[in-house]
Amino acid sequence: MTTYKAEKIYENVHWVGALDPDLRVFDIVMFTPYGTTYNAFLIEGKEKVALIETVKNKKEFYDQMISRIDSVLSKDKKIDYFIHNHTEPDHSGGSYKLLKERYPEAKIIGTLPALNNLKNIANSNDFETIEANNDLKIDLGGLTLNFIIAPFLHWPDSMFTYCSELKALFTCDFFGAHFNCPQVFNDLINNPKDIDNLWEATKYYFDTIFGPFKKYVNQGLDSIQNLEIQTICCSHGPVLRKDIEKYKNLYREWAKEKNVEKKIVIAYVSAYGYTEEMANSIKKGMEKSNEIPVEMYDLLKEDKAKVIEAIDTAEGIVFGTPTIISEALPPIWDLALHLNATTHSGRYSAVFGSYGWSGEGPLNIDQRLRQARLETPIEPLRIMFKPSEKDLEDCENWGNKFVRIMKGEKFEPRNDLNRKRRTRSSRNGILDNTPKRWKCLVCGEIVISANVPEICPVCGAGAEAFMLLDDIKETTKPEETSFEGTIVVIGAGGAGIEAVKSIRERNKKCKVILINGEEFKPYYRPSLTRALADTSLLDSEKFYIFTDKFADENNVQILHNKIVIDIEVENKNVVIKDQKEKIHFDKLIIATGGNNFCPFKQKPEDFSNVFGVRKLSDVTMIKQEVDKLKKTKEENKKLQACVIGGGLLGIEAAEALIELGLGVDLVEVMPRILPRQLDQEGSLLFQKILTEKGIRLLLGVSVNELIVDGDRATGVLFKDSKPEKVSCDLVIFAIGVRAEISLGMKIGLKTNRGIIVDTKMESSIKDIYACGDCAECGSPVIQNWTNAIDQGRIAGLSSVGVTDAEFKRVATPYALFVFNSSVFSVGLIPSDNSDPSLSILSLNKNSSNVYLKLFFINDILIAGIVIGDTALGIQVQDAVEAKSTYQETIEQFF
Ligand SMILES: Cc1cc2nc3c(=O)[nH]c(=O)nc-3n(C[C@H](O)[C@H](O)[C@H](O)COP(=O)(O)O)c2cc1C
Repeated sequence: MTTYKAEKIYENVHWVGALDPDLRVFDIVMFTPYGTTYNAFLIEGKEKVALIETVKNKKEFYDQMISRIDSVLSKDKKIDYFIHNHTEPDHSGGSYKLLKERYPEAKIIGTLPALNNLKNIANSNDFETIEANNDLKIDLGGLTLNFIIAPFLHWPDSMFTYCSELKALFTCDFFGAHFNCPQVFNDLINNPKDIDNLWEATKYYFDTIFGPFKKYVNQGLDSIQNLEIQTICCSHGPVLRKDIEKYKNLYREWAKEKNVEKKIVIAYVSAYGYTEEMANSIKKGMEKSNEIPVEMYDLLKEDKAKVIEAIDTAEGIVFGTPTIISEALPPIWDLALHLNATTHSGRYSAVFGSYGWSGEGPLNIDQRLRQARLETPIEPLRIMFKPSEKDLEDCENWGNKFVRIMKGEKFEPRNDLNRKRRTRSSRNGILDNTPKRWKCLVCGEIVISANVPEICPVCGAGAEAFMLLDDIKETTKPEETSFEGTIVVIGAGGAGIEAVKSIRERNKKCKVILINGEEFKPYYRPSLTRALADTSLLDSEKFYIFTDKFADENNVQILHNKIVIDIEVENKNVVIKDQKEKIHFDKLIIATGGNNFCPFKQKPEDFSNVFGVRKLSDVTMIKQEVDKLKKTKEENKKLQACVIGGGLLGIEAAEALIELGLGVDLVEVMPRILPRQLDQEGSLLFQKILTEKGIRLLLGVSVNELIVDGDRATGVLFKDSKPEKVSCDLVIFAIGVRAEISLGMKIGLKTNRGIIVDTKMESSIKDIYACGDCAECGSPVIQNWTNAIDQGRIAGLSSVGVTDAEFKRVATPYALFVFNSSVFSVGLIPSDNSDPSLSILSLNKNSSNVYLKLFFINDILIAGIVIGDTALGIQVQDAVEAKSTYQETIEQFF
């Protein structure tokens, strides 16, 4: 057998990988004209030995690795740890064989997903594992290994390993390249052509491997920015001993997200010119109103890279393909496969093409567009052979419709998309075309459509997040009510806006005045934390819930940035700050919402870096503060935020801050996160997910006061000095909402924790209604977006004289999607198991990463938790509402 030699990187670190100079295609999709390497690294401490990565499980590479290990590791020594920064089989394929054949006692270190992957790659779990996290340290004797969780670089399982004594960073795919390099080190590549080729291979590798994960690339770069790095040991291509800053800068440059523009890109192919004729007419139709620019590309003439670049920045993407042998053509498939949910979801798309007899091409591409979570608002347009004059007119209309949809005009949903999904109204499997109201459990948006919406127009959640509310009977279009007076609505949040909408549903005659206390157009409050991470959302029409157009068309007067300071009950007037004229009302709806409860002795407004997350102004101020901090921070210092509140809002805020590149300490007064939504076990499971993302959890502690320096908070002190303090650059508090009831109290409305209302949302004074976070309709007070929408609707209907509208409490579901994980919880989760009538059913599907727990009191299902599968959550919601028995539930779920 040929023998191979290990290459020394440091006295005690050797490259023991394999060369694969002849590889020409990698992972099926990558071309590798320069071959590749599979890099593995042997680290010998005074006491322990670690191997970082192995090689592809092919005899020639495995033998190279063994031979190189044997050339350096003395016979009496064994490998104690196998470290896997990422488990794609080109790095881990040889691990199990090596472990079993030579080092059966070695422990495998990796992230939790990495360890799960390894079990499925080895088809065995008979090895010991250590789960890596950001706090884990492995001491090899004189050499310490630290771990940095770096998800999606390149798979969800990825991490980096850092040896501080050697200043060596082991990154697996990050900074790698498919480039065969017998010299092992990049500073030993001297031939200018080879140097050029290596840069080309590095860029290609970046585009192919990390192109879809740019957000994570930036996070990865942030996570290593404070490290002193002398050597980067990546797992393909040379070990990097020079140009390290250049690599980091290039990665930063390449990972810049491109701005999406309001434009349409049409890309097509056409054999006989028929699809091309369609394309020309579609373009003409799109350009009719001259509002959205259109770029058109014939893929046989244009450079593919140029078209991809255009597509990546376009809000509208339209493909044209003929059908050849029952399929769309490969250049169109190429582009369709380039689209992915991470980058392109929510963009508008459509497909057209000429065909001969079966026409599957456009239909197949249409399906692909939905797989990649793009919007496909109009049916594919297919024309048999050569388009006639009439057909070309249809093409123009089709193009024009697409533009109008992009501009926000509402059209009937596509009726060719009858998805077979079990819902309460179609349990027997029969689908009907009755319009229905669907509620998105993530943001509360109500969408009207015959079938389950594909994607939430507000928050982007998929079909699985929708719950069926009820059918709308078209035949019973409700009558207009006779009320003709003036209705004033105070507050333009979810409840206020829904009240206005429902007023206009039943009454077109009365005068409606909406008073908005904020300077911004009414917006979706649940999307605030998303807007913090991605401020481009603020430019999107989808973020705003009440357009000027709707106001004009429905004759609603909106007053922005006006604060109501008093209500004259006798005269029925509303008094506005700094405004002489009072506003008269006949009916008044108070929808003033709530404020974040502030847990500190000091007032947050006295400090420039302490914020709640309640209003859009909070988000813009937080973002400005973060930008300012980033500009002024010392080099190599990571900014740190302290988020108070381990509930839904706090966790979402923490995710947004992590995305902005900050470190986060998350403080929760209860001993576990999401205490209202999860049980002990569920909390532990989710806590693990958060800590893996680098969030430090401080549980069971309560904050006391801010540590201050002038007008800035520099940290937080805790009650009983447990812990003593946390230092930070930014403080966010998100620990619950206090109903804004000051106006109600001032005018003598009955109040408790909110303004007390009956099931018609009427307060203790006739003609004054309250709804949403400021209202209390039975106990306990419910304060969330979906409830605000429900109550706003009832308040609006009641105010115009609808008598049969009544608020009904439902087991409010909570859904949270953060860090690619979902949590769903419905009903009142018992805080402990002491109730003798309580029984619990649980299922922890390790294989599918689903955690399901169901709680029964006296044999009736009252609450449930699902982590990892929201679709299952909706079934749980159904079963709770149906008051399923223990036996019925077992039959349904197990
Ligand atoms: C080799 C070949 C295979 C074809 N296979 C199909 C097919 O399976 N189904 C179909 O509907 N049309 C099929 N067609 C017809 C084309 O889709 C049709 O001619 C179409 O008008 C071409 O549009 P174009 O001029 O834009 O390329 C086929 C045509 C060719 C040349």
